[in-house]
This record gives sequence, structure tokens and C-alpha cells, in this order.
Amino acid sequence: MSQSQAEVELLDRNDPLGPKREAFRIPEGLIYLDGNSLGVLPRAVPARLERVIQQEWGTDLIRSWNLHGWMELPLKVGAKIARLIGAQPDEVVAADSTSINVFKTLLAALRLRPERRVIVSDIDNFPTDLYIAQGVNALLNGKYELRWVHKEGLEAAIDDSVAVVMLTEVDYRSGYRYDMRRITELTHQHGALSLWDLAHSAGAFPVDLNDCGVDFAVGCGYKYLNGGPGAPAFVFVARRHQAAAFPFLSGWMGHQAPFAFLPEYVAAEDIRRLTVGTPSVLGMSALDTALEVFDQVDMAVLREKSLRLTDLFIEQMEPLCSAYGFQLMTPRAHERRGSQVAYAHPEGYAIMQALIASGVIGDFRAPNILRFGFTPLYLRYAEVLEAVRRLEDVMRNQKWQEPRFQVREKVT
Ligand SMILES: Cc1ncc(COP(=O)(O)O)c(C=O)c1O
Ligand SMILES: Nc1c(O)cccc1C(=O)C[C@H](N)C(=O)O
Repeated sequence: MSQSQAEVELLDRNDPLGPKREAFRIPEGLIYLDGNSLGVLPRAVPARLERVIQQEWGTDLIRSWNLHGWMELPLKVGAKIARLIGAQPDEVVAADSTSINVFKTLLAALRLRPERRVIVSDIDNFPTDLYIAQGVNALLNGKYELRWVHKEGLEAAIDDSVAVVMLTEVDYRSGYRYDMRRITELTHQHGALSLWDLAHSAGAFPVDLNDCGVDFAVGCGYKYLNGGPGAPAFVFVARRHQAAAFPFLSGWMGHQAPFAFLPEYVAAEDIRRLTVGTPSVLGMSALDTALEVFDQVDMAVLREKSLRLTDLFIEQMEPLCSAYGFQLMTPRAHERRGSQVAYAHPEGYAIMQALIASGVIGDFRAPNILRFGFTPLYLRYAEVLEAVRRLEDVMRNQKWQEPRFQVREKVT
């Protein structure tokens, strides 16, 4: 049954996460459905960066590594992320980009299965994960079979020849969510290791890495964690693997004693071995403060709101699907869905540009996908209704046919 304006306003009034919206700077009148690509600015971040720049960098200079805990930031930020993804604080470190962390963890995992020669992934995985695996394979003289399969064929592709099953939990295009527990169990039954990319999971819903027995994981800091453009990413290594996970990017920050300046590399015993060089202090500081928004947030409550938002959007879109040919790409089953909803439409690019011009930001993914991300920390139910109303206006008045929306020059 379709929800009325009054009903959604009631939902907003009773929303336990409603007050969290104040923690973000959301441009007036803008409906932002792209937090799955770049999260909005948490209000506390500019003041933190101002302090880091003026006081810590500007005045205290080199002393700040100790005085202001710069050196500890990667572990401190990692521990904050750990709570959101079902890990122990000492199993996560913030570092580098997601792509680089895929490189590090994939190599480490392959070395733990030296006799195996197959890497399994989803052919629709975010390309960087597949590209990095190709680079890793080239580095290792092409000795691996890269078994890229469609989702329906994934389970059959996991056999006793597999070294690593490398997947993104939530498909960046369709929003399909893998059953992490089931796939990880199956992976282990065949003696292989799991590597999960949590780019579209961390901060979007509760993740239970340890409960699912996951071996390695990586993820982004700038999407649902709101760390800002190019924010540091994170890497998870289960405690049981830490001592044996060889850090092939063996930089000085991952050394057991970086300031002993010894010529021989000895990896740190803990998760620090997954770090490489000097941390990006500005980026780490922004992410550190951004993560405070999650303080006291019950991730189960967050998930409940995420599902209600996406359910509401899907429901409101039904008449547009029949009238204008949008095709839902996201699973309706709650357990198979992340926090985004995607539709296919042959004119998807122009429609998205026209919608953005109307003040609703989503994004387009080739070849024909309109993608809408729902961040429960700052979105209102009433905005979902309004977004669909504006999309209906774009379609009914054929606004997308304007020539300026047809030119394919934008990348996001
Ligand atoms: C699943 C996934 N992995 C990785 C990335 C990006 O990695 P990086 O931050 O290294 O660009 C993205 C998005 O850009 C993504 O959606
Ligand atoms: N990381 C991005 C960037 O540097 C530029 C533009 C977009 C992005 C993204 O995050 C894309 C995103 N991972 C996606 O799911 O499509």
C-alpha cells in the first residue's frame, strides 16, 4: 500500500536516527542519494581539519607525531571501523586506498595457500578488484587461473583448486548483497580463503566479519563512513592470520621497529604490518572525526531504517516502472539487498542528469543503470517521496530529452 505524505512525516518524527541528520552539512533543498559514492560532510570535520592544519601542522610541526597522536591514527581509526564491521579493534587498520589494500590482502592470502592456483571472483565485481587481481597474477608470472563467474555460477566455481574467493559483499551496480556467511563457509569447506570488499557495506549496515569467519577484508572510507574524497581505506586481517600474513608492500611503517632504521625488514607482529608508508594525516583526521557520528548508533537500528527507506523507494517507484519502463535491478528480499536501489532504463544517463538538475543527486553506471544510495544517518523518509515525485516530473514532462542532458561528458 502506498504511503502518504502524512505517514512518512510521522515516520520521520518517530525516527530514532532523525537527530543524526544535524551532524551533517546537507545543502539546503538537495536530496542526496549518492552517499554510496561520496558521503556528505560531517559538521565536525572542518573544525578538526582547521585544528590539525593551524595548531598541529602550523605550530607544533614535527612534534605532532607524538604530541597529537599522528602516529597512532591508523590504528585508532581502524579500531573505530572495527566496531561497525564485527571485528576486534586490533584486526583493522586504516591505510592507503581500497585498491592497494586488495593488492596487499590478495597477495598475503595467496601465500597462505601456496599449492593452489585459482582465484575466484564475480565478473560484475567492481573493476578495480578484478584489475588488481590481474596485476597480482602478472607479478606472479601468470600462474593463476582467474575464474570470473556470474553470481548464479559462483558456488559451483568454488572447488578444492581455489586459493582465494574474492568478492564485494554488495554489488556496486545492482545493490545485490551476497550471503557472506554461506559463501565464506563454502570457501572454507574447500580449503580456500575469503577476501571481502566492504566498500558498499561498512557503515551501511552491520557486518559480522568474525561471526562469519572471514579471513581478509578491505573497504572505503569515503562512502558510508563519510571520510571525504579520497579518504583512507581500511584493511581487516583476522587475528589467526596476522602473524603469517606476509606484507609484500613491506614499507617502514609496517616494520616491527620503524624508528630503529634497520636495513632488514621484519614485519610488525600485529595488524600494523599491513601499513606501508607515512599515513595521510589530514585524511586520517577527517575520517577519525567523521566516524564519531557512529558513536552510540545501534547498527541494527540503522539497518532497519535502511530497509524501510529502500522499501519505500521501491514501492513509490512501482507506478513509474509501469508508466516509463524502469526495471528494478535490486533484489526485493531484504537479506539480499544492501543500502542502494538500482533501475535499468535505456535513457538512464539523460534521466539521471535531468534528475540531478532538479535537485536529486543519484548516479548513473554504464551501460544503463540509475543508482540511488540511501544513507540512514541523514536521509528522511519524506525525501524519498519527494525524490520520486521529482523523477516523475522529469519523466512526465520529458525533461530528460533536453539536449544538455544527452551529452555524455560526466564521469559520475
Ligand atoms: C567495491 C569497490 N571497491 C573499491 C572501490 C574504489 O577503490 P579506491 O578507493 O581504491 O578507488 C570502489 C569505488 O570506487 C568500489 O565500489
Ligand atoms: N571513488 C570514486 C572516485 O574517485 C570518483 C568517482 C566515483 C568514485 C566511486 O566511489 C565510485 C563507486 N565506487 C561506485 O560504486 O561506483
